[in-house]
Amino acid sequence: MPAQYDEIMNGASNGATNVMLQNGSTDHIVKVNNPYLQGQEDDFLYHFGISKNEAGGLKECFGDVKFVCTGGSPSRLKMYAELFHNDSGLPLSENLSRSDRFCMYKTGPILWINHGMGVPSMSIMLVETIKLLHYADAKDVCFVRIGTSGGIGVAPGTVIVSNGAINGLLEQKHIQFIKGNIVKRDAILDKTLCNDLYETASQLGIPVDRGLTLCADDFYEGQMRLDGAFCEYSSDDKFDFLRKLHSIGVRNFEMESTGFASMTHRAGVRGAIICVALLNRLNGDQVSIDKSCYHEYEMRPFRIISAYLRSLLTENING
Ligand SMILES: O=P(O)(O)O[C@H]1O[C@H](CO)[C@@H](O)[C@H]1O
Ligand SMILES: O=c1cc[nH]c(=O)[nH]1
Repeated sequence: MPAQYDEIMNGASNGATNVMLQNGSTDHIVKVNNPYLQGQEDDFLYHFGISKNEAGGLKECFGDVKFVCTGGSPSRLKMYAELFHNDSGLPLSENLSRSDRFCMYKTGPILWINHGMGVPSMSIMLVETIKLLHYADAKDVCFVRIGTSGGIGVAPGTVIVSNGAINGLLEQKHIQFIKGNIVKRDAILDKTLCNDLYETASQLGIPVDRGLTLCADDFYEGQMRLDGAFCEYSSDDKFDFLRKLHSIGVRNFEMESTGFASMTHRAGVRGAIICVALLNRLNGDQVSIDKSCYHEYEMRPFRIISAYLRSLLTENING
């Protein structure tokens, strides 16, 4: 058994990692819907370098997982895992991913995994994490994307709790191309989890707002920036579009939300997205904030999820 898995399992026996984050839900498995998986002896989760028949057993290593916290950057997610380890006192694993595509850290029942930029990258991570947790027999798992975004009509530094995710056609759907066809899937987030995270942010005094999130396929033209390599629309077109988005309740742009909302929904797990706005797109396009301000902003979604998770841990320990 590789040392890191051994360590996780030994960690699990110290009591702390056995704390359950039940979060009020019933005994829900992480669902897959693929009859071909049943006939497969083994399954190699290529982008993590982890096998279904892993020595040490996925159930022993990951069966206790209750939360998956995710965001794009590997170094940011590593930092979050380390900070949560300090905040909570839960043991911190080594990087459990054996591939350089994604990192994966475990603090008791919480996984910290990066997803890269955009839905295509994130969907690979989600598919393999969903299969991992399904094979591990994990129950009642929540997924939370904690990230950054471009705000629309909100002050920089505001954390937006998404109350829906829309694609570039302004539909609450994730669009896939399968078998030469367009397939649209409902993009559905968990209302209770979103409300809980909103309340936690308010209690912490972190500037917070709720709104729809537009999932763009790119950072520049898809978000109507005027500073890309290509721009075949006018400044007026940009502001008309941003004002239209604001009027229908959209408060930020990012690049993963519809895929995240539809895939977590299909897996039968609860999903929420909280992203800090790095800028107000009504005031500009360049993300040119200084390093310390960027750090302060990227810490806000983490402070919310950390406080929320610690409140659940305390509830479960005390009652
Ligand atoms: O939330 P994070 O990972 O920062 O991701 C956001 O930032 C990236 C673009 O800079 C996109 O992937 C967008 O969704
Ligand atoms: O403007 C922004 C900032 C972060 N992420 C985005 O996708 N857009």
